[in-house]
Amino acid sequence: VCISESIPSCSVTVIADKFTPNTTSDVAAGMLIPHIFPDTPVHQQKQWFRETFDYLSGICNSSQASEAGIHLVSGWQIFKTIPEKKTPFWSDVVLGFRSMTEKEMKKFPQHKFGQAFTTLKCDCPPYLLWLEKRLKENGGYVHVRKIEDLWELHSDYDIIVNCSGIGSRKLMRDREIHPIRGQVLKVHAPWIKHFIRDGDGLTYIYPGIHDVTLGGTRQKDNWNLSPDPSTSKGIFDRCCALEPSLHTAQDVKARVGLRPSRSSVRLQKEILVRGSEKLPVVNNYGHGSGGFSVHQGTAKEATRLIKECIAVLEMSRCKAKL
Ligand SMILES: Cc1cc2nc3c(=O)[nH]c(=O)nc-3n(C[C@H](O)[C@H](O)[C@H](O)COP(=O)(O)OP(=O)(O)OC[C@H]3O[C@@H](n4cnc5c(N)ncnc54)[C@H](O)[C@@H]3O)c2cc1C
Ligand SMILES: O=C([O-])CC(=O)C(=O)O
Repeated sequence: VCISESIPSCSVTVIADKFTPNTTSDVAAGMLIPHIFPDTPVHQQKQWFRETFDYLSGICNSSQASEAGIHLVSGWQIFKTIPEKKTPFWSDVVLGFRSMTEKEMKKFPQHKFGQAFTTLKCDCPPYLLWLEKRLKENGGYVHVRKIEDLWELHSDYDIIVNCSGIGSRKLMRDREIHPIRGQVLKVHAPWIKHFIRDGDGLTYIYPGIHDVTLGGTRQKDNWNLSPDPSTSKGIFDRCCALEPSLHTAQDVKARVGLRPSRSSVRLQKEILVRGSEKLPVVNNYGHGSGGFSVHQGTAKEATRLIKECIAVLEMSRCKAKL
């Protein structure tokens, strides 16, 4: 969508073997709370987060908010031990960041410290469906197809943008990207209006427009996409310990997603070469636990790289004509 809006002369086709509701993004809660990419400078991560937050705030403040599945949500991140840094790098991007008061902490007797803030949440499938609609309105196309080798696309497209997430392990033979398995429960509990996240990242309660996401797990190098019933029980019990009213939640569904994890998002150009032929590729994958939190920032950077590829293509076509 970002490419089709920034470079209207570009014809954009999205090709994937799975679309909503069957992607990793559909499993996620879609909360805008950044996760650290250890090998990406913090100022870069902050810029991606700020761009994403500002972009989604604009949608949230428009009449499109409900269809796009974007909403504000306030709540608490709580810690059993006081974190080294009480104020994270993103504290001035979210709204109203502050330490929790003693009165607020009384709800969580096992925890010693907490942060209160308001952030945004993107609900999927609505957000993905809305993006797809916008792409089509901009003249874009959508095809269901599995790609075994990017070179398959060589004769039909000038530039490939690789956003294949965990699929890049096979497609790009990238040994650095690995799954961090996440199991969550989606439950009906419409009285839950505030989010609660344990700072250890293993227990969270995220209310969305239609359901509440309860998490979670972080299992490195585990490719199993089937929900495990004992893990579901553990998640439910941990969430009920933080928010006992969840005991009466209904319609509990377990889902699993594989976070496409790397030490940094791979956001760079690459030229594939076969004989005298070249195929420019812009990679934009490896968003790990934080794809929603930085997606617009990384999309803008990918779009800038595509503009560079277009400039090179135009120059070589000019030269060929001379
Ligand atoms: C349990 C859980 C909770 C999460 N919660 C949050 C959260 O609250 N906030 C947040 O910011 N992030 C969260 N995340 C992380 C977020 O979900 C990911 O960072 C994000 O979904 C990655 O998006 P993606 O588009 O790169 O990958 P995907 O959503 O996996 O999309 C990749 C696409 O590429 C296609 N594809 C791959 N290989 C091929 C191929 N060979 N041929 C054709 N198509 C291919 C797939 O079919 C798919 O359509 C969570 C993740 C999990 C698992
Ligand atoms: O950790 C969280 O708060 C939610 C999330 O991003 C994940 O499970 O990957």
